[in-house]
Amino acid sequence: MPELTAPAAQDVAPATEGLTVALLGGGTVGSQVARILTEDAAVLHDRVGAPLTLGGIAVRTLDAERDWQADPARYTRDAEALVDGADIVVELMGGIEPARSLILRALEAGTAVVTGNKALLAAHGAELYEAASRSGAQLSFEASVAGAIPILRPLRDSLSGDTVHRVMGIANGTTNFILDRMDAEGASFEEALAEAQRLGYAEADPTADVGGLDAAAKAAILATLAFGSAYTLDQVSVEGITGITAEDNAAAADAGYVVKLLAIAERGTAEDGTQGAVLRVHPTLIPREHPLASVRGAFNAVFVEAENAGELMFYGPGAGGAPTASAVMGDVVAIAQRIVRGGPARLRTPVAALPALDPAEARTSSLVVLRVADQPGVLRRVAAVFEQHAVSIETLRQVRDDDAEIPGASLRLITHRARQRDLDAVVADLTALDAVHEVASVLRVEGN
Ligand SMILES: NC(=O)C1=CN([C@@H]2O[C@H](COP(=O)(O)OP(=O)(O)OC[C@H]3O[C@@H](n4cnc5c(N)ncnc54)[C@H](O)[C@@H]3O)[C@@H](O)[C@H]2O)C=CC1
Ligand SMILES: N[C@@H](CC=O)C(=O)O
Ligand code: NA
Repeated sequence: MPELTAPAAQDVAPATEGLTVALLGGGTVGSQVARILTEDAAVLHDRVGAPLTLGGIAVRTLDAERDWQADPARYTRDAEALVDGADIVVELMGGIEPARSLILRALEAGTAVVTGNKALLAAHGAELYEAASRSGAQLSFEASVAGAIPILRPLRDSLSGDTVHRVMGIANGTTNFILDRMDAEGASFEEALAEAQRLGYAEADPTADVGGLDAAAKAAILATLAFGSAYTLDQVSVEGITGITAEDNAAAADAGYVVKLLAIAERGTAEDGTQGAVLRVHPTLIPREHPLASVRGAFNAVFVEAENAGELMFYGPGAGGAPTASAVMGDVVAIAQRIVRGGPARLRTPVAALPALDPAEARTSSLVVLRVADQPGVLRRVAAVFEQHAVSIETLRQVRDDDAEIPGASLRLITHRARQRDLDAVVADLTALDAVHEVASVLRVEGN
């Protein structure tokens, strides 16, 4: 198992000292990391136990337009100087060089590194893990697989007492977005790809996405965490989505399937009995009712099958600036806590105490079933009660109740989100109405 987070006693600094974060790359993800470091500085300070200072942002073009603009003085083209002055290096440049040399420079100096660079990890992971292990520096890369979804840390930590047999999922947001747009809206491949690029999902060179190489790099990283060897991109069989036509989608739909690009890493046995890992990425037909079929847009989902845990599913935004920055910042905070406190903070101290509110303040939508007299004016009186308490009705259905003891009708109302306290008042007033025989049920609705 590669040493992904080496305990580093020599890293323990006095809790009062600040930590300098060097950001290599200020593009889609980097600009969101800079934003979080700046806007959430107080919260981060509290969680880490020391301030995190943005030492600078290494970029290719100093005056490029960005999703979030830091203080112009923070931008530099001298990435090496930034690395040398940092406590934590966050690499979000992408590509192999100079990212590889800069990360090695940091690790060899004992400086912790966070990266989202799956292409680099799948090509040179072993070299980076060894460098980290030699110096005792920490190397974390949750953002490199499935964007915001915590998947690497669960594989490494939560499942470390189990045996993982298979990891399978949708691990590339761009291709899922394209396939979804083609399937659901009849968009052309080119239109859908252009939109994915505009939304910040695609790689700088999107052929890595559509050709399956990005998902393949993720399959190699997932396998590394699941099975404990440093797998590489060239060990993954890869087929992308460029060959998928509108006709393929139509044929799949006709047979009750959707087309998804899956990344699969599983234990296998070769013909000669050798035990190993089989890694593959290819377009796959999934039955429409399968949970993976409902993963839409740039969302990702990863299934993990483990000996004792059984089947687990991890789901969430797989690409995009802010979601990916969330995963980066999770790694930064974990590393910073380890440097400052020698381990994770025991209790995440809230910055401002957040009191527990009366549950009657909850805002939910509800299904209310009323048994009412079937006579003129009942609907108006019922609606007036909802209006009086500012609870708005989303849908209303009336059903005849011919078989009931007291003949009448059932009203089934679904409300928009409203405060529980107001809904309780509605129910109390409805119960008191002559025309209402009974409030038969009140059920909360979520997820609509
Ligand atoms: N965009 C996304 O949704 C996700 C991206 N990632 C990974 O995060 C990394 C960054 O991705 P994005 O922010 O989308 O890329 P991007 O292309 O938007 O930004 C790259 C940044 O790095 C800088 N840069 C590139 N080469 C440089 C060099 N030689 N010297 C100085 N600066 C240089 C650029 O000026 C730019 O600021 C990549 O490794 C990518 O695979 C990971 C998960 C999701
Ligand atoms: N280009 C990638 C970005 C996240 O890893 C994707 O589309 O999934
Ligand atoms: Na992730």
